[in-house]
Amino acid sequence: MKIFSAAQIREADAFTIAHEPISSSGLMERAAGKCAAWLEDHYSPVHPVYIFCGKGNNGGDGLVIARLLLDHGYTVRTGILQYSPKASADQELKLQALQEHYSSTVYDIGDISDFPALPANAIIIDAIFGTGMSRPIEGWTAGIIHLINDQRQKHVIISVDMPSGLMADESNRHTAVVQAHYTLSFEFYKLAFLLRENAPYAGEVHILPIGLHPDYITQTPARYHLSDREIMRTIYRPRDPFAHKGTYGHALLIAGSYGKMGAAILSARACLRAGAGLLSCHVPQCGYDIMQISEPCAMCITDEDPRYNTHFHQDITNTNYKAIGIGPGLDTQPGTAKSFEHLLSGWQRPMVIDADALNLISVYPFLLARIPAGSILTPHPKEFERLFGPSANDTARLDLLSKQAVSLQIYIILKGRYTAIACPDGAVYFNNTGNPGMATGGSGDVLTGILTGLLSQDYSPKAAVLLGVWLHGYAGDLAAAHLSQEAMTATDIISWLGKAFQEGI
Ligand SMILES: NC(=O)C1=CN([C@@H]2O[C@H](COP(=O)(O)OP(=O)(O)OC[C@H]3O[C@@H](n4cnc5c(N)ncnc54)[C@H](O)[C@@H]3O)[C@@H](O)[C@H]2O)[C@@H](O)CC1
Ligand SMILES: [K+]
Repeated sequence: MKIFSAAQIREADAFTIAHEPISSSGLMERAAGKCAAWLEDHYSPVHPVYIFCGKGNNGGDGLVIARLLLDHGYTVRTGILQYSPKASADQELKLQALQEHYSSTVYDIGDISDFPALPANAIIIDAIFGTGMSRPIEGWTAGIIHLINDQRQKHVIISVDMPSGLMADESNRHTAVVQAHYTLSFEFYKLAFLLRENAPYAGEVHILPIGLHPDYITQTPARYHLSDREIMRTIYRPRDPFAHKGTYGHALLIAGSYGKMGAAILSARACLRAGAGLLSCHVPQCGYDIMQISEPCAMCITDEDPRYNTHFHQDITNTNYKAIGIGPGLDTQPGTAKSFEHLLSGWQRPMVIDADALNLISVYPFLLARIPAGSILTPHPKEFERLFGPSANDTARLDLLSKQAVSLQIYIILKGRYTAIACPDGAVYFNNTGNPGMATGGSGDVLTGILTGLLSQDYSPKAAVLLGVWLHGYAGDLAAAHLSQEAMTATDIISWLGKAFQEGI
């Protein structure tokens, strides 16, 4: 799914109005109608509804919602924030329509003293500002936003399209922003919902389709995308009935050290479960028995070093490897750094670089330029900062992420609630599967294994990244559903990977 900017959403509205038999007023009826239907599905008329409307089209939506709910027997009070004498044409039209039958339910708000006393089971609808937000909310209007937020413990707050005060395309810098429990947003995810800094505002986001013109959506390029099942279906390739184990590639994982062999095992298992044809694991001598006993499906190569991987570059004389994954539990010994440097000068194909391999690159930044094009880096925010420096906020970090992916011609997976995947062509995909139960040791090692396994099957790096991150999160969601977010471990993500292939695509 494409994520459009506020300016593009305005264009999509205009395009739809120009190419379909629908007016802007009609489109507003449709959008607000979707919100009213959602509200009716979730709340019965025993809940009095308090709607706060602005003077633009977001306010217009609120006025239509008020009329529709009143038509259906709800008790509604609609306050119009008079922060400006001017209203948009559609807002005026919808106000007239509401006043025609329900004028006694509408009142003006010109100061914080006009904020109503809310009965116990009231619901608050925030229709003050939407995607037209262009500057911080000030004065008593900001005061009303704060008063709405003060109700958060007692009343459900539902924002229409955007939490008022939040800018659609960036991290929040302002203080007066509605903190909604739910946001009912039209047609598209907004970038703002996907940024960690904006977590307190949108609550649970529900995207309501309002029939914006499909031609605009397909023809208009977007920089940001949300990964979805549709994308996965175009990527996933069922296995060839005539396949043999050589068909799906020979993967090499360079992982583990004394005390961190678990990371190597997790990666190896995930790599095999992601479908690699053959897997060799390069481990220190101390890891030989552990690997052979824990994962009989993997082959094992032991390093000259008893505790660390320091001679793995020699492995790549076997050029039959389809993919290399390096990093889980690797440690950052000087010998490991040297061997990594040699590996990078001898290996030209995309590889997966994670954990301590990323830490080595941050200690020896000259290695960055040697990463083969198309490789996949999987930093969490701290590792990202060590690699590429700090950022002032989430939007700046996103720009830096994309810039680095383009200049190094690699894929960078910045892990988080909505993991961001930056591609060498400048596109950024946000992943929507996964849950906080995956914030546990070993989750990242599992991802590295999955990505290496997919690369070894000849998925392109872009396909491997999108599919791998999606499946990893999906398997985590299945694990959490069966075991709870607390009790699930990284091992469970691997256990549910099979079901994720079956149900997640
Ligand atoms: N255009 C369309 O056809 C549709 C628009 N829809 C609604 O229209 C909304 C966008 O409407 P608008 O573009 O009118 O904008 P908004 O209703 O979000 O904002 C109203 C106006 O307030 C002013 N403003 C911005 N920031 C302010 C601030 N901090 N303090 C005071 N004034 C401020 C701006 O001039 C802006 O145009 C969407 O979010 C959505 O809710 C929906 O009805 C769907 C259809
Ligand atoms: K709003």
